[in-house]
Amino acid sequence: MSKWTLGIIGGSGLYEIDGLEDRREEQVETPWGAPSDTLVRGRIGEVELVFLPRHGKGHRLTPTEVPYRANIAALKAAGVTDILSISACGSLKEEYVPGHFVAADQFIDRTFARDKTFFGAGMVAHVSMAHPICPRLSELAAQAVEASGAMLHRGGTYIAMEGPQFSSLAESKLYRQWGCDVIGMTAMPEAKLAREAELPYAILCMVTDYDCWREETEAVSVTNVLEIMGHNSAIARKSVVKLAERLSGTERTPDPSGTDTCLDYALITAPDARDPKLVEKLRVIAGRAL
Ligand SMILES: CSC[C@H]1O[C@H](OP(=O)(O)O)[C@H](O)[C@@H]1O
Ligand SMILES: Nc1ncnc2[nH]cnc12
Repeated sequence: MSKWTLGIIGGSGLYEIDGLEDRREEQVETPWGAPSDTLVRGRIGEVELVFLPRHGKGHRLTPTEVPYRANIAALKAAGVTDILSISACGSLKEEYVPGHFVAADQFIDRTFARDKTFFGAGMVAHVSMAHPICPRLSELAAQAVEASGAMLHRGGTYIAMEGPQFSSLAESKLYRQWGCDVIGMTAMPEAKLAREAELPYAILCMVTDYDCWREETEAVSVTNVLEIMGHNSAIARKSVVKLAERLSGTERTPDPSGTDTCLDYALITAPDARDPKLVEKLRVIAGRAL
């Protein structure tokens, strides 16, 4: 029977998870360097969990400095089958109130100072990002949040900005005109790299503020983000436990949207034009398809 191994990437305010049996820490290294921190592993029922705080313990790394490739490669090497990201986000919509959760299903990537692919010269891949979120995992996560007592919105577009500064008023208004729903600094290139590593990815956005577009509200600051996060992170931790309990004892069938095997349609470099060194490096994340 195929088991679930959930990778949980915790964002701002979420530096640990609850309820782990057989808890252990693993310091790992990948061909793309060290991940943000040691991996924390354990079990809830029959589900294995691997937790990684995105900014490191104590929130040491800026959104630009997060080693996204090492993080995804470390989770893949740890045997993770699916990744749930939990992120603090600003709201770009009146009805997405601070304290609510959004299971976003689309992204606009406005980041520009990050390594966005595992591939490169000597092994080129083009994965589809038309549907960046795994509907199965997203729905399971959404139900877990609802069961934890929080308001959850299904679907929404997350715009990823470079940061670390928050947006200007003109930018915030522009993103609203573009139809974006929430704003954050980290889901890209994380979701792209998860796709390249054939890992189904879903995100729970914890709405912490109204960014700066809403005249009635004070513009976002770390102080108001952390204030809301105090409450939200308890809900997020409860949701992870509920998700794992729900999956425990169930078989993990292949991801219905095909992410488990997406590299079958993505590798373009002819076998005799491949760089053997890069191919070797890629084994960790793409070994199945190489
Ligand atoms: C502390 S506010 C800005 C910070 O919070 C979000 O982090 P994460 O996505 O890791 O939860 C946002 O993306 C920024 O990095
Ligand atoms: N308003 C905002 N902009 C970008 N990232 C955020 N994370 C939390 N709130 C945010």
